[in-house]
Amino acid sequence: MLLGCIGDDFTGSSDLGNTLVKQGMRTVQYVGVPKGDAAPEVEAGVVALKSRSIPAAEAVKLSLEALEWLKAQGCQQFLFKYCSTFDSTAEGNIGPVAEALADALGTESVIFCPAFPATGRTIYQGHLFVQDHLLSESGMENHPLTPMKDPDLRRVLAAQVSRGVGHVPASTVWQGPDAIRARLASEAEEGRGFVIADAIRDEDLLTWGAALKGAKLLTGGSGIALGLPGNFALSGKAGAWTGQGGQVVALSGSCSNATRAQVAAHGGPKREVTAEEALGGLDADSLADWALAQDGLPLIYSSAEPATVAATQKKHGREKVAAALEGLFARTAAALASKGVKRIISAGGETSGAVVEALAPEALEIGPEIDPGVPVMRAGDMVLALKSGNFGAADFFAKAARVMEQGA
Ligand SMILES: Nc1ncnc2c1ncn2[C@@H]1O[C@H](COP(=O)(O)OP(=O)(O)OP(=O)(O)O)[C@@H](O)[C@H]1O
Ligand SMILES: O=C(O)[C@@H](O)C(=O)CO
Repeated sequence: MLLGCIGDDFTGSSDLGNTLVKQGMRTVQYVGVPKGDAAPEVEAGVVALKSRSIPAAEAVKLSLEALEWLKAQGCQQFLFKYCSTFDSTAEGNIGPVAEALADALGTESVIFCPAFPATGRTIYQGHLFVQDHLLSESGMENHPLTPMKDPDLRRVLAAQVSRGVGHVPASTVWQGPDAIRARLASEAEEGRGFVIADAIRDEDLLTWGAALKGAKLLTGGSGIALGLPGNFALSGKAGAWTGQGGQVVALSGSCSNATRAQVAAHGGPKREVTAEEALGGLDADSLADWALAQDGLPLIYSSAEPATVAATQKKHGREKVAAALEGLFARTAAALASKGVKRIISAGGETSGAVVEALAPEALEIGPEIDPGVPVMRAGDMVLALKSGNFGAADFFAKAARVMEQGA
């Protein structure tokens, strides 16, 4: 294994796997830290954790375990993948995990680059934009678990780490890899080894990739992986992919803007579950039976408007609501699998994490792309599509079902 990646959620890890596969790297996504060794042909391993919204100390512990496993597989470079909207709080977990990884690898200089231009995430003058909005005006300020109210990533990161935070501006990136390396060195000398990396276009990410050849540790969204495979001698052999037919069901616990538009646009049968129903112990088995009795592509969703989410969290507590909903989606996925469903679409990072943990595959093969950042994946005869909250076009659910069966 050449490139070792640690993803802080399952959908985000599949987003990264998608980029690496498209850039010609044989990539496998592991669900948690594997017990045994990776197959010898794997060139990039993505250890997917569910560590984005857990206490920072636990996230650090899990990430260090993942690092140890990846080191044992012979990796030369390590990438910590988090969300392209830098989802975190003042407590972490991006900063504390990155500091722990940097300490373990003995490196001072680490870049932070969540840019993903294909989905409108760009970084300019240290500020993160989502399309033409600052992060803090993009809808992410209302995120149920990690509300992002400050678009200046230098400030956001500085609140999470004990080291100085520096910056490599776009004007330096446009001068090429040597200029980037010189700036990284001078930032580290000044005690600002953790740097926010400007990147506006895919070309910028390719320049970053060239500049980072040989760097021990880097962190960011899937975009930063665009330029990494080119630094390694690859086998050039792609894995074969076969589609999967049969009953398909979509589950959505995501309240992001894009998901809510997809839920609204979905033409197939829909069943809403409220947080109250989930807290009241709604039976997952009967939800699965409802789905199996439908024609077409049934969708079970809790996706709700920000005002509804805020009111529910205020009444019952954020963690209690999240645990109840994620538990319900997890049990529903397990019930669907036990009743013979072979294709499950899941929307939302936390939701998908719960769904995948319930299905408990060890490793996921990365297949064709549905929409930017969302691949189809296979574990045995179960095919999954895990959609990050804000990814995908309005027809995502129908398109996912089609690509799962027929390929891209
Ligand atoms: N009806 C609801 N009422 C209150 N909270 C809800 C409701 N539905 C979902 N939630 C909360 O929203 C969270 C959604 O998180 P999830 O990570 O699954 O989606 P997302 O944030 O859109 O995706 P991503 O993390 O990929 O951006 C759930 O964990 C749950 O706590
Ligand atoms: O980077 C992204 O936006 C996604 O891969 C993700 O992690 C969203 O949860």
